[in-house]
Amino acid sequence: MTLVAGVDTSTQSCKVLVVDAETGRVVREGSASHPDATECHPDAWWEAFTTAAEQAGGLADVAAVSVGGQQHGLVLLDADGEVIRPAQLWNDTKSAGSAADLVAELGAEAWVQATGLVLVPSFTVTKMRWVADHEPENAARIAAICLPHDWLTWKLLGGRDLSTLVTDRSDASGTGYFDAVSGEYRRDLLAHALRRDEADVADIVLPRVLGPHEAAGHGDPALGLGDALIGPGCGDNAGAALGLSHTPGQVTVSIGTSGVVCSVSATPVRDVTGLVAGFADALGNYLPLTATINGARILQATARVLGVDFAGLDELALAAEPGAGGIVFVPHLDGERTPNLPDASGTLAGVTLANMTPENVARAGVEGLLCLLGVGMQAQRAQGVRIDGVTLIGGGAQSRAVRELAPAVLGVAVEVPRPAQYVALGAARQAAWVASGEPEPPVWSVVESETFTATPTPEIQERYDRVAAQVADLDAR
Ligand SMILES: Nc1ncnc2c1ncn2[C@@H]1O[C@H](COP(=O)(O)OP(=O)(O)O)[C@@H](O)[C@H]1O
Ligand SMILES: O=C(CO)[C@@H](O)[C@H](O)COP(=O)(O)O
Repeated sequence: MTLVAGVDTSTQSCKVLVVDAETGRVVREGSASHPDATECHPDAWWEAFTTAAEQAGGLADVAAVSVGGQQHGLVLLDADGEVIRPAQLWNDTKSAGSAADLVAELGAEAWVQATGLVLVPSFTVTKMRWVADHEPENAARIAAICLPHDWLTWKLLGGRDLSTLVTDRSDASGTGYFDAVSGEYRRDLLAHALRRDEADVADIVLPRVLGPHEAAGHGDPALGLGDALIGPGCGDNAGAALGLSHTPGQVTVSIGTSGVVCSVSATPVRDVTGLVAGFADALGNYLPLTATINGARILQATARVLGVDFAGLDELALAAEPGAGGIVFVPHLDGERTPNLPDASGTLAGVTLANMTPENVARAGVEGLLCLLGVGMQAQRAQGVRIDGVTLIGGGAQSRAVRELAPAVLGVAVEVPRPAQYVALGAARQAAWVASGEPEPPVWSVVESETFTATPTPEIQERYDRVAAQVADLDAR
């Protein structure tokens, strides 16, 4: 049996799967936590990876390894390959002003035509501008710029020579200085963000963009990787689509740290409203994507305030009537990205003496999360994406209340595959492809799933949209 490994270096943790390359069956696995912060030194990702790999029985016997990871985080390296400052993650909103400046300087239309993105603070290029403006001494030391999955891949390759940095088209498409349609970096935009001339950024190393199953080289033998090939890796959402074997037309909803609605598409999406980001997938297609900063932590926070665990939250939420007795929770707890309100906070509206019960508050938490995702569904539909059903994954999909209420609130059938680490599985599928040398990725058996249906309750989304619009007005002031 040929074994391969898939890694998901995500926001909250690192997951490692060792998988049978032929069938996709998970043979061993491990995971370890990341620090809970919006800035993180990459060394913490390495530490979590080594712990998770050890828990998974080590990687000495795998033929290939690929890394999927949280998108957009800015990793800056100096000429010696040292990390210059902690990485600013996708959910770090301190570059909100830089994002607004960059959009004002070139215009939303220019950004979307060049990169498929209208800039929000999540995207890497806005963090570059922030460093240029706030930490000029760090900006002056930049020799290479990469993303979380690129950095971990580079470490697997030995992490010495900057010229061995690699990435893939899916993750590059979330930087704001890459055009997924031409497959080329836009160094002019990078130079603009750094307030430099293009010639002045010519020497900055950007990771080589590998093809979907192109090997980056062999793993560093000193790391106990045997003779494993290292794959190009991918952004986490592209990794999940690969793990689910999704093809154009299929839509994923992921509830991890972020809330994501994305669809595999054969054609690019250019949304000048910025609600849908025109990312690429890991196979050569596109991955129009809407992401929120707030995801499963909405459930965590609601459970905490009610003094219950996740099972208790589910029980309370399912004991309440649809509409939570009139309570609407707009869960912009950590600022928000879709809609673009980086300084927003959450709002619990419509609360009365009569309706403020633990059951209704729990229900409002679950409905609020689902309605926030519903905003992403509306945005996708506005771009012509047809959504008849969605596949629900991520840690939040383990919530019984989410699974049961999602079809009513989202108004579509919700397929929940058996719980698994789909990003890491997608990375493993890529690794199996790299190891096989075949022109097509391996076909792995269809994932077992359960489909949830319910009578749609559009009035819940409509009420949420009305309250959220009022709150957005307040937050924008
Ligand atoms: N039963 C559950 N109900 C609700 N949320 C859950 C449950 N189990 C895990 N979670 C949440 O899922 C999140 C982790 O999901 P994951 O997809 O691994 O996130 P990420 O990829 O962003 O690290 C955590 O916020 C965790 O609290
Ligand atoms: O910013 C995005 C996508 O644009 C997020 O999806 C991150 O990629 C983090 O994902 P999770 O850790 O929540 O899975």
